[in-house]
Amino acid sequence: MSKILIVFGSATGNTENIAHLIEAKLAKAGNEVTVQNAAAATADHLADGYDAVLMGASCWGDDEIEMQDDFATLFEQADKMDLKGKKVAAFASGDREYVHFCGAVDVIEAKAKELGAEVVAEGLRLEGDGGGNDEEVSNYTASILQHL
Ligand SMILES: Cc1cc2nc3c(=O)[nH]c(=O)nc-3n(C[C@H](O)[C@H](O)[C@H](O)COP(=O)(O)O)c2cc1C
Repeated sequence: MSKILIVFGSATGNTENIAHLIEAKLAKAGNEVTVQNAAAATADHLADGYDAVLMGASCWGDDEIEMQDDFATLFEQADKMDLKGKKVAAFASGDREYVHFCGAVDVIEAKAKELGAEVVAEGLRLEGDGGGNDEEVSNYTASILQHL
C-alpha cells in the first residue's frame, strides 16, 4: 500500500473529474489516496509523507501555456513542496484545438525534473472530463504503480 497525493487545478470541473478517475483506480489497487484542490492547498512541504504526488491542471492561454489560476498560484511555489527525490506524474484536461494541448503536463514535468523529482509516468492528456478514456487512465495508473 502506498500513500499517493493527487493535486488538481480546475476551472469548470474537467480536471477535477480526471483527478477522481485516477483516484478511483489507485484506491481500487489498494493505495491510500488523498485528493486536494489546488485552491485549498498550500505548497509548504506538500509532498511530505507521500510516496508519489500526481499533479494536474487545465490551460487557458491561446498562444502561451497559462495554467489554471489556482494551480498556477500554488505551483509558483513548487520549490517549497519538497519534490526532490519524489515520484511525480502529471495529468491534464484540454482541448486539441489549442496549440499547447494539455500544456500543463509539460510545465509540471519540466519543473518536477528541475527540482529533482522522478517523473514516473508519461503525462496523461485527456479531452474534456476524461469520460470514455478508461483505458488511458488505467495505463497511466499502471505505469505509476510499477514504480511504487
Ligand atoms: C480561452 C481558452 C484557452 C484555452 N487554452 C487551452 C490550451 O492552451 N490548451 C488546451 O489543451 N486547452 C485549452 N483550453 C481548453 C480548456 O483547458 C478545457 O476546456 C479544459 O477541459 C478545462 O478544464 P477544467 O474544467 O479542469 O479547467 C482553453 C479554453 C479556453 C476557453
